[in-house]
Amino acid sequence: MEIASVIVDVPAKQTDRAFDYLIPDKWRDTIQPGMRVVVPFGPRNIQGFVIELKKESEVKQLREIIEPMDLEPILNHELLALGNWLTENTLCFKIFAYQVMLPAALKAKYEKLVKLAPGVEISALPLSLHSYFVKNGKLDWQDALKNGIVSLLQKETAKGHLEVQYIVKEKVRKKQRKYIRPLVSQAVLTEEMGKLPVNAEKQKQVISFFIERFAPIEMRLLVAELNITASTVKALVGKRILGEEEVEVYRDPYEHRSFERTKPMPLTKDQQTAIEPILNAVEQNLHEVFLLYGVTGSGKTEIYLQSIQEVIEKGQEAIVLVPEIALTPQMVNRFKGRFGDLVAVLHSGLSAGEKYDEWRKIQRKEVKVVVGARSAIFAPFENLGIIIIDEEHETSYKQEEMPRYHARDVAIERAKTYSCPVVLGSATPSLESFARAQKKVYHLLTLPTRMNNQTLPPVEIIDMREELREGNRSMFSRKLFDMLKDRIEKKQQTVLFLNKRGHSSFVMCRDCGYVMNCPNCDISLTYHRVNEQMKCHYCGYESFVPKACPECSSEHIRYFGTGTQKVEDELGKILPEARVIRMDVDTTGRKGSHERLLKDFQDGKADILLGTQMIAKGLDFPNITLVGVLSADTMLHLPDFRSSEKTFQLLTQVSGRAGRHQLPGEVIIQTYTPEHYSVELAGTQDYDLFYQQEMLNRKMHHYPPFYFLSLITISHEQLLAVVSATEKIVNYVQSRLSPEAVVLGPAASPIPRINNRYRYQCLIKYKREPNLTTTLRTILDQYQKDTKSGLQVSIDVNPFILM
Ligand SMILES: Nc1ncnc2c1ncn2[C@@H]1O[C@H](COP(=O)(O)OP(=O)(O)OP(=O)(O)O)[C@@H](O)[C@H]1O
Ligand SMILES: [Zn+2]
Ligand SMILES: [Zn+2]
Repeated sequence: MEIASVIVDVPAKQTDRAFDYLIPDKWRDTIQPGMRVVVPFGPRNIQGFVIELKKESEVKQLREIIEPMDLEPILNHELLALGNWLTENTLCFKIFAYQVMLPAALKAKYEKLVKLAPGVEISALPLSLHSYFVKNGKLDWQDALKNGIVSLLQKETAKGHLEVQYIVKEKVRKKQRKYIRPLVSQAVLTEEMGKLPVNAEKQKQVISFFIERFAPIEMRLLVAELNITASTVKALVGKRILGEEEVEVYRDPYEHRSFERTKPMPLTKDQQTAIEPILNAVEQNLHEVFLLYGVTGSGKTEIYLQSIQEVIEKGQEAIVLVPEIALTPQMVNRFKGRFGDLVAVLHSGLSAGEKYDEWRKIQRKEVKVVVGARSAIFAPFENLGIIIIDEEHETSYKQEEMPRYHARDVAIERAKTYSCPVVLGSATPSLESFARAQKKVYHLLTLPTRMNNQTLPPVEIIDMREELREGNRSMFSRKLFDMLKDRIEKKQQTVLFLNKRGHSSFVMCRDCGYVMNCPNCDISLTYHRVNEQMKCHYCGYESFVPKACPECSSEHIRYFGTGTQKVEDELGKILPEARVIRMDVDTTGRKGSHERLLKDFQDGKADILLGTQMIAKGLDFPNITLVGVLSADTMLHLPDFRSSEKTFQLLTQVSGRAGRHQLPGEVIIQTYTPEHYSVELAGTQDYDLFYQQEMLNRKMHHYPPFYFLSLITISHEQLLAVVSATEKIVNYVQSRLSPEAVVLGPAASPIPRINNRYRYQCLIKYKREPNLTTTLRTILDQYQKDTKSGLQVSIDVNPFILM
C-alpha cells in the first residue's frame, strides 16, 4: 500500500476530513494505521494520524509523508473506529477525538525555525543577521523573537533567502537511565586491572567492583557507592572494558511504596447474589450493562475486585473509572493491594511523564487493570473483559470541552465491541441510569444493607434560621457544637464538610449590598485569602480587595461567605483544644500532600477533618463517628435542573462516611431550607422516594430522563450580533424538527457574559428526532466556516452544565 489517509492536526471545519499522502519507499513497510506522522500541509509541517492505508487516491498530485513519529501504532483499530463514533456523537473535530485518547505527553508541540533557503549562502544576508546563522544556518524562532529581528527576517524571507521550518516535537522523552556493565569476562577484568598504572587508584576501584559484582549497575549509584566521578568510569568505557547503555525506566509514582496484599473476602449473601450475573457475563463474553445500586459501605468495591479477578484469570483486561476526587491513595491501595503490579493508575495528580509511563505499561500489556479518572476510558487495551464505573452519577464523567463525551457512553460503546459487561456502581444512581434499570435496559443489582448489618447513621437536620432567631450567629449550630465537643472527649473523629461548589466567597458591601463583579464577565469575583486578592474564575481577572465600597464609600465592605479557612479560624476560637486538618485546594496543591493529610488523620493526629468535595467520597476510616455538613443548600439555588439531584447525592455520600465499622455514627446537616425535599430525603437516606419525587419534577418540566437535551451556545462581542444569530438558529432548528420537540430561546445564558463576549443560548428538548444530528451539523458547519463574523457557536449534546 502506498497511500495513507491522514487526519491532520488543524482543528477547523475545512480540514475536518482525511487527506491522502504518498508513503515514500523507505517508509512503506513502516507506516501503519494508528501511527502519527509528520506531513506537509500548506507551507507547514504538521502532525497527523494515519487512519487507513490504500492503493489509490482520487487526488492526482499527492505530497509525501515526511516521516513517522511512532515506531508502532499508538491507536489500535478499535480506538480508530471509536474516534469516528466520538466524532458522530459529540459533533467534534476528528483530530480532537483522537487526541483525547492519548496522554498529554503525546500531544504535539511545534517548534519553529528560520533557516537559510536551499542553495542560499549566508553572504546573501545583511551583515547584521550573519551572527545568527553562522553556526548551522538555523535560528530558533524564540530567539528571533527575543532579539527583535522578526521584521528583518520577514524581508529576507520575501526575497527568498530564508524560509520557515516547523518541527514537530514530542513533549516528553522516555525516561532513560545510564547503566554501566562489564564488556569483558571477570578474568579479563583482573588482567586489565594489572595493566593500570599504580596511581590509577579510582579506576582500579571500579574494576574490582565489577569483578566482585559481575552485573550492570546504574551510573548514578556506581558513582555514589564508590565516591568517584563519572569521568573515571568514562575512561574505562573508552578502553572498551566497560560499556554504557541507556535503559528505559518507568517513573512509578508508587515506586517506594509497598502495598499490603489482600485476599478476596468471602462474600456476604447479598454480595453473592449481586456478583453472580456479572461473573456469568464475564465467563460467557456477554455485553450487558449492570447498575450496581448499593448503599454506602455495602461492599461494592469488593464486588469490583472479585469480578476483575475473574477477568484476569480469563486472560482479559479491566478498566475501572473512579471520579478524580475519589481517586485517593486509599482507593488506589485497594486495587494495588489486590492485584499488585498488574495495576496502572491514571489521574491528574501525576506529572505528564508519569502519566505517559503508566499509559505505556497499558500499551505494552504489562498491566491488566487500569484505575483512573474519566480519560482512562480510552486505555489502549485490546482484550477488554469488563469496564467498571464507580460513583456512576458523578458529573465529572462528562467532559466539558471538545470532545464533549460522557465516559459512560464511551464505556458502553467499547464494551459492545469487546462483548463484555459494564458495571455502573452507586449509592445514589443518576436518574438517567436508574430509569434505564427500571425499564430493564440495564440489569439492576442491589445491595440494600451495609456490611455487618450496621445501620446507616441517623441524620439530624438542623434549621439554621431557627438558630439565628434564637441568637446564635455562629456557623455552628448548638447541637453540632455539643457533638463536636463530645467526640473530642471520646477521642473519636469527625468529618466536617463544607460544600464549596457554587458557593464562592465574594466581597459585599453590608451597607448598600454592592458585590464586586468581574469587569469582563457577569459574575462575582472570588476572594482568595492567601494573597488578599479577588479573582475571576472564568477569565483570570485579578484585583485587590477595596478598602471602601466603590458605590457608597462605606467601609463595611468585606469578605462574605464561608470558606474552609474561615471555618478553621472559627473552630480555633470556639474549640481551641480541637486538632484540625483542613483539606481543600489550598492545602492539597503540592504533590503528595493529599495523601499525607489523610494519613495523618488516619493515624489519629487530628480530631476533625475539615474539607470540601474532596472528602465526600471514598473515605473508609473506622474512627469516624460524626459527620457534620455546615450548609447543605449552597448548591440548591444554581440554575441547573440537576441541582436537587446533586444535593441529594452529595449529602448521602458525605453521610456515608460515618459509622462504617464497629462504632456507630451520627450525621448533622445544617441548612437554611430544611423543607426542601432533597435535604429532607437525604436526612432519611431514602433514595427510592427521592427518585420518585424527582422523576415527577423532571417529567413536568420536560427534562431528562424523559427528554434528551441539546444546548447551543452562541457568543459574540456585540450583543445585537448574538441575539440576531441566536434568533436565526432557533428558527432554523424549529423548522427542521418535529412539533414534539421543544425549542427554547433565544435566551441569555445563565452567565450572560464571559471575557467580554455576550452569550446566548438555544435549548432543545426532544424525545426522538432523526433529523437532529444533521441539523446541528449544518449549524456548526455554517458558523465554523464563517470565521469573519466573529460569532462562536458551540453545541453540547446531553449537556451537564447549562451555563
Ligand atoms: N465480604 C466482605 N466481608 C467482610 N468485609 C467486607 C466484605 N466486603 C466488603 N467489606 C468491607 O466493608 C467495608 C465497606 O465496603 P466498601 O468500601 O467496598 O463499600 P462501598 O459500597 O464501596 O462503599 P462506598 O460506596 O461508601 O464507597 C470495607 O471496609 C470493606 O473492606
Ligand atoms: Zn456600599
Ligand atoms: Zn472574568
